Amino acid sequence: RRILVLISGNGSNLQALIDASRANPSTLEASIIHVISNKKAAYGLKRAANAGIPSTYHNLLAYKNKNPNNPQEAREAYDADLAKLILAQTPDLVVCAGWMHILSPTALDPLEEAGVDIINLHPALPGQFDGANAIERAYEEFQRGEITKTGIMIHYVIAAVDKGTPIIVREIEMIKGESLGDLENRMHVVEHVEIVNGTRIALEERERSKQASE
Ligand SMILES: N[C@@H]1O[C@H](COP(=O)(O)O)[C@@H](O)[C@H]1O
Repeated sequence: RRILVLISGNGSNLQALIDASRANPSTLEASIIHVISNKKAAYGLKRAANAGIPSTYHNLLAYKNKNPNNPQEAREAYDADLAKLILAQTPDLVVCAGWMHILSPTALDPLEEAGVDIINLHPALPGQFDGANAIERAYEEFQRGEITKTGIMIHYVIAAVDKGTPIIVREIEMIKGESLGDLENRMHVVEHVEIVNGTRIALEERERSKQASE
């Protein structure tokens, strides 16, 4: 079972996957074969190096600089090459763990054609706070008394941002007087558990559907 992880930042969820796959007994029977980051300074790249996992920094700016008059075309070329980078590693599953770049059909279609599933971790409940800064937005709505809970989800990735079929949904009650930082830390603890469970379930679902189609 070969997993490729996409990251953009600290990489604490990547670390949870690495630790689970190397625990004895392992709680994730798979190996992280490669890490791709769209941010050069992502600490997650250091985590990959510390774990002896090869990684790639895939830089969007280089594409934009090559084609300054057409950013959309530059992004398409970036996504097309991202799909090639991923497929060159022949993963069974791609996991977006704090990956902050919207994947267009140009990136997703080749993966689907190759039968490679892709899942994402999002720090909100389905349909609640799609897109960026979901934790902050939930926190602000709680302060205004508009919501009482938020959550996290692991879902399959489709072109519509954070709209793919959920694999795991965990609700998190919000606490009066709690700081944003404390809420984030509470949510990260849940994320680190569920990113492993969601990855395992996606691998099992993939194997079941493969067996069913044979
Ligand atoms: N999309 C969000 O970005 C954060 C990434 O954290 P890390 O895995 O880089 O520590 C996580 O909270 C994830 O839900």
